[in-house]
Formats: sequence, C-alpha cells, structure tokens
Amino acid sequence: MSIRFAMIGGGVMAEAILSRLLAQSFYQPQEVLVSEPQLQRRDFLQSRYGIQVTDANALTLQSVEVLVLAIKPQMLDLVVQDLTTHLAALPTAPCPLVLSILAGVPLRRLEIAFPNYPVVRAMPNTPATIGAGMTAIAPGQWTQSGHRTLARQIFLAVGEVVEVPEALMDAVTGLSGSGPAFVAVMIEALSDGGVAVGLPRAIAAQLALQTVLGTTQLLQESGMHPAQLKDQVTSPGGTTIAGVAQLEQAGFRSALMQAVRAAYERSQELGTL
Ligand SMILES: NC(=O)C1=CN([C@@H]2O[C@H](COP(=O)(O)OP(=O)(O)OC[C@H]3O[C@@H](n4cnc5c(N)ncnc54)[C@H](O)[C@@H]3O)[C@@H](O)[C@H]2O)C=CC1
Ligand SMILES: O=C(O)[C@@H]1CCC=N1
Repeated sequence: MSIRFAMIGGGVMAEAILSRLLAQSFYQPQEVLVSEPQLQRRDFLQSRYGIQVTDANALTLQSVEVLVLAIKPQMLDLVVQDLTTHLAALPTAPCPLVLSILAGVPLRRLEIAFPNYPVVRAMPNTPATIGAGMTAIAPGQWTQSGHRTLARQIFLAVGEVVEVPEALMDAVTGLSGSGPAFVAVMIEALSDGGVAVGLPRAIAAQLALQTVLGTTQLLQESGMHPAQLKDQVTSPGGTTIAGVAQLEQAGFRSALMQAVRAAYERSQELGTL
C-alpha cells in the first residue's frame, strides 16, 4: 500500500490529527508516513499507531496526496531548505495538498516555499485529540474545490471546521488555537479557589471540571447568551453576584480579552520570524 498522507513533525498536534484520522479509517496506518527527528518519538508513533516513520523529510514528498506541516513555525525555513537540498528541486507534479498548521505563517510564505502547490493554512486546537477540536482553514491561491473539500474533511475528522479569509487566521490563533490553555488555567484556578476554602484537591478538581463542561454544554444546547445564563445564576444579594463583583474588580474579562490579543499579536510576529 502506498503512502497517501504524510506529516513533517510528529509532535502533539500531529498526533492529535493523526490519531483521529486513523480511528475513523480516513487513512489506513500503512498509508501514513511521519517524518520526525527524535528517535524516541518515532518509535512511539510507530508502535502506537502502526504507521511508517522516517527521519528524512524528503521522503514525505514522494507522491502523497496530503503533506501536513506540523513543525514549529521557527523551523519552517530549515525544513524547506532540507527538502530542496535533498530533492534538488521540489516535485512539480503531482503536487500534494500542503496543509500547514503553523501558527502565524502566512500563505504567501508557504506558497513561496512550495511554488505552485495547493496550500491550505489551518489552525486546529488540542481538543482535536478527542474529536472536539475547532479548526479554521484558509485556502491558498492554487487550491481547487477538491483540495478545499479534502482539507475540510480531514479537519472534520477532529471536530468542527470554519473557513475564514486568511486575514483572520491570527485572530483565530489567539482565540481557538491558544484558547484551550486559557480555559485550562481558569479550571485550575477554580480548583485552587475550592482548595483555598477547604475542599479536598480531588473533589475541587472534579467540581471545577464538571462546572465548566456542564456550563459549556448548557450554553451550546440551549443557544442561550452567556449573559443570560449568568443572570440566571445570580440571585439578588446572593453568593454568585458577590463572586462576579470580585471578577469584575480583578479585571477578569479584560484579562481574557488581553490574552486573546497577546496571542493574536504573537501569531503575527511568528509569521515574520
Ligand atoms: N499545540 C497546539 O495547541 C497547537 C499547535 N499548532 C501548531 O502546530 C505546530 C506544531 O506544534 P506542536 O505539535 O505543539 O509542537 P511539538 O513540539 O509537539 O511538535 C513539533 C515536532 O516537530 C519535530 N521537528 C523538529 N524539527 C524538525 C525537522 N527539522 N523536521 C521534522 N520535524 C521536526 C519535533 O521533534 C517535534 O516532535 C506548530 O507550528 C504550532 O504553531 C497549531 C494549533 C494548536
Ligand atoms: O502556542 C502556540 O504557538 C501554538 C499555536 C496555537 C496553540 N499553540
């Protein structure tokens, strides 16, 4: 069976996407090749998923349908240099669909690195690991509708997908790309708050997690605006409004808005490194 799906970089996000695609039989393990420099990581991916692995990036360009770039943005130039050194010139046909999940890196740079290749810039997030991801995609100038459909299908395997103009990709990175960390920090802090007022750690952690999960599900299923839900919980002169007043005093909303902006600005910076 020949390789149809290749990835350069076999880290956290590569595994998240790969594991779901395999679990849904989107690709068979024998059709997948991951190029990864760390031996331990290669061994892990091979034994866990039964896929093929290599430390030679150039092998990923051998007549595959899809090539996912899953290295850190700072590594892009090095990887492209490595590919062109080993292949003399990148293959001109048939060109795989290049799917980049690199934060910040614009289509313009990717299309220079992979001349005339169909490129889709994507920003998934870590809940992709359990099929609850949120991915935004922006197609490049050489993509045809089949490429866009394929990109959408791949990311639908790991959660929800939206298509946005490329100009919004850094904003997406600030919100849904980076957001799982912001939410995780909030859950940890809620749990710490519980411990501070006497709850055992394990119980505090369970309460914090289920409260966030249940609230999210309620908002999603009811379609209620978050402000409406907040109003429903806050009894006049009650406990919740005392807590909400403290959040406002500490600048909680502002902190979250600034966190998204900082991540957005960093994504813009990473695109220029
Ligand atoms: N972690 C996240 O939540 C998200 C990450 N991303 C993007 O995904 C990309 C990968 O991020 P992670 O998976 O978190 O990083 P990671 O560090 O877990 O994975 C990167 C992998 O690339 C490998 N690598 C390093 N040099 C290489 C080379 N020359 N050739 C091939 N592979 C090489 C590393 O050994 C590592 O396994 C980044 O560009 C990031 O911006 C996008 C969305 C979410
Ligand atoms: O922190 C980062 O740079 C990556 C991109 C989005 C989430 N993690």
